[in-house]
Amino acid sequence: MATVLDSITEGVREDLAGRKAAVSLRDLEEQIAAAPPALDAHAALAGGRSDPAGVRIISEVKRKSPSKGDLAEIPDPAVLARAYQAGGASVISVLTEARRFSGSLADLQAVRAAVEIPVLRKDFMVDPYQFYEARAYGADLVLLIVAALDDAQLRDYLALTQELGMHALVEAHTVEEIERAVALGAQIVGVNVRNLKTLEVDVTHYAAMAQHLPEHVVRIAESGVEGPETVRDYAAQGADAVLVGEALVRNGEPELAVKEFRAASRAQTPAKETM
Ligand SMILES: O=C(O)c1ccccc1NCC(=O)[C@H](O)[C@H](O)COP(=O)(O)O
Repeated sequence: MATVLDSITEGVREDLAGRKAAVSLRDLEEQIAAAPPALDAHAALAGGRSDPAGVRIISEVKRKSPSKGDLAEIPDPAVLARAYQAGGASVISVLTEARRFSGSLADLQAVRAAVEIPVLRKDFMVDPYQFYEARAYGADLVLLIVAALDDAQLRDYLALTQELGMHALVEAHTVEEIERAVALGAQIVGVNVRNLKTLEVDVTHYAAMAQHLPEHVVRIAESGVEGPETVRDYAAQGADAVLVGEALVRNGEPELAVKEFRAASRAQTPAKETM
């Protein structure tokens, strides 16, 4: 039976066909050649687990989602991104998928122009063309979802990401997916506590998976944050960074919310020193 993830990626492929017909790969390559180089997202995220200032926050621009429907209007993603940056976010995540999340490459471009920190293109990457798009529209980091890719694709897409000067956040949900990601050389590994096949969210899942993340990878806890306590709990389990969507876009004071999330994780510093 087709999963939610299968149906999302099917829509992504259909939409991609239209964009490929409208803009050639050569045009994207020209845009990339004229663009400033990507920022170092790995450096922005690494070391969060032992930083006395707290874990790194990846703050997301997310209008709607398959699990929750409409979340926030976000008429100008640049305004939201600037608030996130002012609050101390380390990376801005921009959902660019249109059908289920109401995102776009225009959102990515607007956010890139508005902030000085790295920007993640958060989408369902299933075709090399999307990597060129990501860089052409200003992404420094792209998402690779292990559950949506076979090993050959993961290997090729990791190489292409690097070739284009970007980093990859490689997202896993199970032990087997973590092992595949690490074996293929992922440097930044996210554990999404949302199962993208069923949409079930279980914040305790991060703790269960964290022990399978090797020391050398940058560890990201993704999804399910309801407030500072969740960030504190992820930090206590050794996350370098926490990716937050809904709790930030629904918060009327996103700058303050990012500050509070970081502050909450600082309470975990003594616990982390023993890890
Ligand atoms: O958010 C969803 O419902 C969703 C459904 C299917 C695939 C992906 C989905 N979300 C992408 C994400 O992983 C989240 O936007 C991100 O981790 C932030 O999650 P949250 O803080 O829970 O909004």
